Amino acid sequence: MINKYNIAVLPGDGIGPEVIHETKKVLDAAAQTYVFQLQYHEALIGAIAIDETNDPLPQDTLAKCKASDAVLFGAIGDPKYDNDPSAKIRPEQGLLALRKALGLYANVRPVKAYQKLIDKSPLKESIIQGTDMVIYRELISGIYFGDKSTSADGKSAVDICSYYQEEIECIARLAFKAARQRNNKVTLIDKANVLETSRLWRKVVKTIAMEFPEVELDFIFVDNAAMQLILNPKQFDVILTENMFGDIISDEASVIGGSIGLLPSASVGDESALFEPIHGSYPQAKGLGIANPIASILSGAMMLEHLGEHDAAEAIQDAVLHCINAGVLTSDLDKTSKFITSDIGDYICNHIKYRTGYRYKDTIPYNKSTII
Ligand SMILES: NC(=O)C1=CN([C@@H]2O[C@H](COP(=O)(O)OP(=O)(O)OC[C@H]3O[C@@H](n4cnc5c(N)ncnc54)[C@H](O)[C@@H]3O)[C@@H](O)[C@H]2O)C=CC1
Ligand SMILES: CC(C)CC(=O)C(=O)O
Ligand SMILES: [Mg+2]
Repeated sequence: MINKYNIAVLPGDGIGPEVIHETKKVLDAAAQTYVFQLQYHEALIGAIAIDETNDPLPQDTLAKCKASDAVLFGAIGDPKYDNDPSAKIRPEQGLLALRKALGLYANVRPVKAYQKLIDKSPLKESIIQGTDMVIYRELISGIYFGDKSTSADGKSAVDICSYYQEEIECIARLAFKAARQRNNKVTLIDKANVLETSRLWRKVVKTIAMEFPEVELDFIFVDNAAMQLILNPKQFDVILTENMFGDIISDEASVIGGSIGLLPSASVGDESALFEPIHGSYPQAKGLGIANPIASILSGAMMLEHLGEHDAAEAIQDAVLHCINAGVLTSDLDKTSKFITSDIGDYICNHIKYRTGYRYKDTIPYNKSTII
């Protein structure tokens, strides 16, 4: 019997639809080749949802996500909101509300340096070579979700950061389990010299660590961590951190790989999972064909891993590696590149099919010269 999966697809704003288009192409190539079915259910989120429904997370979207086996998410955000601090309804609220509603408490962000791209990073080869870490970022609590307000005279504003023990325990266990499959090291990034919430994180994480005696636990303040990430990224294996610190340090960590357009993520909860590139809607690039779709495509591979389609997930990762090694790159990684967003998707699709001998009728033109 053929496995069938219902996938809610939320392209969103800016480059979201473009990178999702390439990701669906690649997922379809993987599904054809490895013989399973993906049924897509598209829905609105973000600025486009506000335009059409006045709601950044319409009920229909949430219902489709809840009814799906997994959610594929592009990006949200639009300059008309970024440039208007007084807007009460904002695209980002859609993504935050969706993460909360689906209980996606852990955002898993793998970071590595590709050998072929070593010279694309502004960091020295000796510093980044061999970097391989994964960031476990708490995703549905902390300052992004605390009470917020602005005073009547508009001269002061408040954002509350709060954490409950249980929220820390859930993600800490996932991080320690991941470390056991990797190099047995968890680093908690916090600001425990200043923040009460960070002191709670330290206390709770130390307790959870006792369940994993084989895993080494160390602590680092976030300001020092920001420096260590680019001074000596190889020291990190699994990074565990709260919501806002994780958001910030993962964009910083993307410099190691050469572009934020390479970094995928999985946002997981006990009942649902959503797969999203770590980048935003990059509105300046919308429609220009310069967006790197690899972060989204690798998020698609993480989705297949989650669904249990391990061979297909591995085939996508392998095809991405070949694409990078062949120098088929968007302009974020090669200023002289003539390749556009869809060339990357085509190359990866072709590689998936070529490597397994085209057992199925091609839907994408096959150009052998692009295959190595
Ligand atoms: N998960 C999401 O949907 C997120 C949404 N946002 C929203 O996105 C909008 C733009 O935010 P920014 O701070 O400019 O962040 P951004 O991640 O959209 O772009 C920052 C820079 O990263 C590079 N970049 C991002 N994605 C790329 C890709 N696929 N290929 C090549 N280069 C890429 C570009 O140089 C770009 O100028 C805002 O409205 C923001 O709120 C920001 C972060 C996450
Ligand atoms: C709500 C988003 C804009 C937060 C973000 O930047 C992210 O999740 O990476
Ligand atoms: Mg971010």
